[in-house]
Amino acid sequence: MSALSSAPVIAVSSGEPAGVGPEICLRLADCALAARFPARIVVLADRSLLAERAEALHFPGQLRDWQAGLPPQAGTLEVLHQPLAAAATPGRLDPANSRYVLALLERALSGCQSGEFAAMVTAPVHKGVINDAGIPFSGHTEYLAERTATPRVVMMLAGGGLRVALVTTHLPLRDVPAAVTQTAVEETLRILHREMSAKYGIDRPRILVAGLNPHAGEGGYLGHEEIEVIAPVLERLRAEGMTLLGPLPADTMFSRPVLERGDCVLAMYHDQGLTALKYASFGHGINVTLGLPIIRTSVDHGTALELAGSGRADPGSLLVAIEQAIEMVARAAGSRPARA
Ligand SMILES: NC(=O)C1=CN([C@@H]2O[C@H](COP(=O)(O)OP(=O)(O)OC[C@H]3O[C@@H](n4cnc5c(N)ncnc54)[C@H](O)[C@@H]3O)[C@@H](O)[C@H]2O)C=CC1
Ligand SMILES: NCC(=O)COP(=O)(O)O
Repeated sequence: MSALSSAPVIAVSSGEPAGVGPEICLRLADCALAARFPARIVVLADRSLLAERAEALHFPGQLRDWQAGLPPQAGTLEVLHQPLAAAATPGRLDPANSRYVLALLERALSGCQSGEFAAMVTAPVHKGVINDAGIPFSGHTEYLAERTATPRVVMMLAGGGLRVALVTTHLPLRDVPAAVTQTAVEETLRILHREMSAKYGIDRPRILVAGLNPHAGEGGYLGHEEIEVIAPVLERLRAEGMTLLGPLPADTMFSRPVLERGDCVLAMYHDQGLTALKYASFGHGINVTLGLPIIRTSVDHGTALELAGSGRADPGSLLVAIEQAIEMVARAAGSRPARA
């Protein structure tokens, strides 16, 4: 019996069916890639969608319906079938399939909650088309927080030697200042501090905290959030023993000499942090949701509709997201992942 039969099971949701998600998932059937994982991988998708895309792109692997009891087979992708609502065309979004996209997440989540899966890894979804279907949706991060009744979670992207967490996530820019409250900054820092230890084994993380305004407010001449909101929280948490640098000017924070002083960065909003992160690591970075009761990692890229169906989408970020989920599972279980 293969050592993989008893390995943790990682559920991979294949995401938006018109995007690159299904075809990067198909790449997981490749023996050489699969050998990287000391885990069993099950892809959640419509099996006909995967079969059609595999045939069109001449992918060599086999597909098989997922059965936990069956030993894994080289070159075979295990698929947990969820039916599409409408036929999917690469590059062409259809709101009719938005419920399908959410059903993939629901199945992965319920499997993680029941212990069937050790972690979930998500391929990209298209936020806009889910809203077009009349379902308010701003991202996996917010969706999983709500579905697990977790009052606050933290989005963090990691790659290229950087880890960048965010106080606010998918908000219009005009709503950001009001959302950067003392409570938001403090709760985010507490989760980040705890999870750097739990997920990365860094017990006393040094956290670089950005200001909100240019030059971190320039002493109050370019904004007051640093003085009134961020600095008081940092003082309180430093008194508890946390190592926090800031509030730092966000532009120079992403320079080598400053980054060397920290283990991770806390940015105040999405593009403040993720622009630098994606410049450093796009295609092999990952996204992780900190503070959830389950382990969830994700690719660092979106649906790339213009590439869908071309076979040119790079599966690199998905592979790293799976590897890191496996490492987090092992760390949570108190062991290092063993190579199968
Ligand atoms: N984890 C998720 O579910 C994410 C979803 N999105 C969603 O994706 C949609 C499109 O977002 P965009 O900002 O256009 O970002 P995008 O990541 O889809 O595309 C940005 C650029 O990167 C390229 N690209 C993306 N993935 C690639 C891959 N695997 N291999 C090679 N090239 C790749 C695209 O062709 C494009 O030029 C939006 O609805 C957005 O919300 C965006 C980021 C993450
Ligand atoms: N920029 C990250 C992103 O859009 C993915 O967010 P989420 O779907 O993981 O919440």
